[in-house]
Amino acid sequence: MALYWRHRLLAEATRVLVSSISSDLVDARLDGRAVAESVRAATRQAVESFTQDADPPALAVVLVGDHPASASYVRGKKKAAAEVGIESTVHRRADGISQHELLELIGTLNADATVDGILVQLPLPDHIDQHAVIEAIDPAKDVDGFHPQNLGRLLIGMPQFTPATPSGIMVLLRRALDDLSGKRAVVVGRSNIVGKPLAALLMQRDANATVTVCHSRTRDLAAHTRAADIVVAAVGQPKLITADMVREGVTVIDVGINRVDDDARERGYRLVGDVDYDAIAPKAHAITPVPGGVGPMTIAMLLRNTLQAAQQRRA
Ligand SMILES: Nc1nc(=O)c2c([nH]1)NC[C@@H]1CN(c3ccc(C(=O)N[C@@H](CCC(=O)O)C(=O)O)cc3)C=[N+]21
Repeated sequence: MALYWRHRLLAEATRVLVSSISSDLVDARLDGRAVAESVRAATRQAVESFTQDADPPALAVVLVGDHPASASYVRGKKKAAAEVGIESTVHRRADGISQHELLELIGTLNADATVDGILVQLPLPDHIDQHAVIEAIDPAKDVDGFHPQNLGRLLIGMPQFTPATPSGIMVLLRRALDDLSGKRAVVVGRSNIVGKPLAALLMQRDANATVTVCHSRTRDLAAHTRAADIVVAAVGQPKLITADMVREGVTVIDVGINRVDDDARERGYRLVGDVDYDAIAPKAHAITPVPGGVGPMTIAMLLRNTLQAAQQRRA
């Protein structure tokens, strides 16, 4: 008995010591910035060898109107593209652009042989039919992977372009867990750009998770999340996932990017996810922060898709 307690005390002392040296070793933080940096480094190298005998990959970004967050995301994409050697051009259009004019712009970019990838920043203004715009993009240039052909191919296990946020999440999950096979994954949110494609990726033969998709009409969300080995929250609701809703040892991916007013910050707001990070981290195996989690991965995977588009189109 005495030996047991001495052992426990020693283990506890070691834990405290280690945690005071490096919080990285003991806490569950899954650092999206660091993983994204390694994805970008690999992309940078691949772009470098691609440009030995070809022009740099070229991304066209279409930005309509003045949705508050959009301009800042687009700046982030442009900067990250430049850092890996991908050229990007932003086509900025006023909020009042007609659907016809926007479709014409897409047509021009489709026909432009110097454009490898086309990204139409979402959301679009209400008077524009988002589906019609996405369907107008040449699937071979659809680096977002939002075109029905690309989403359909993903669903049948023949992916062409995989949407950036879900593929970034898969990279993070594979860092956190050595095997996803048979794991119970609960995806909260059923959007076409995150929830649905992520569910497809998780149930693919190379991942083999057991997938449940929950949404606003789900009864007893907590009963689902409590049974899960992996919880992904992609809803857009601060603190939707609280500590009582997850089991010990859970892996949590927070896709939420919510702006909440904060006068103490220079820009007047701070970003919070859909997950109560501070309360869940102590019981989690791994958990992504916001900011610094899924967001940087999204950008890194988009750059990878753009290189892929250039490689395939110019082969
Ligand atoms: N056609 C299209 N494709 C998209 O991929 C797309 C889109 N439309 N519309 C909006 C969403 C959102 N999105 C983000 C990308 C990076 C961060 C990101 O890097 N966030 C940083 C923080 C950035 C900050 O501080 O503002 C982080 O989480 O650490 C966030 C959000 C891409 N989206």
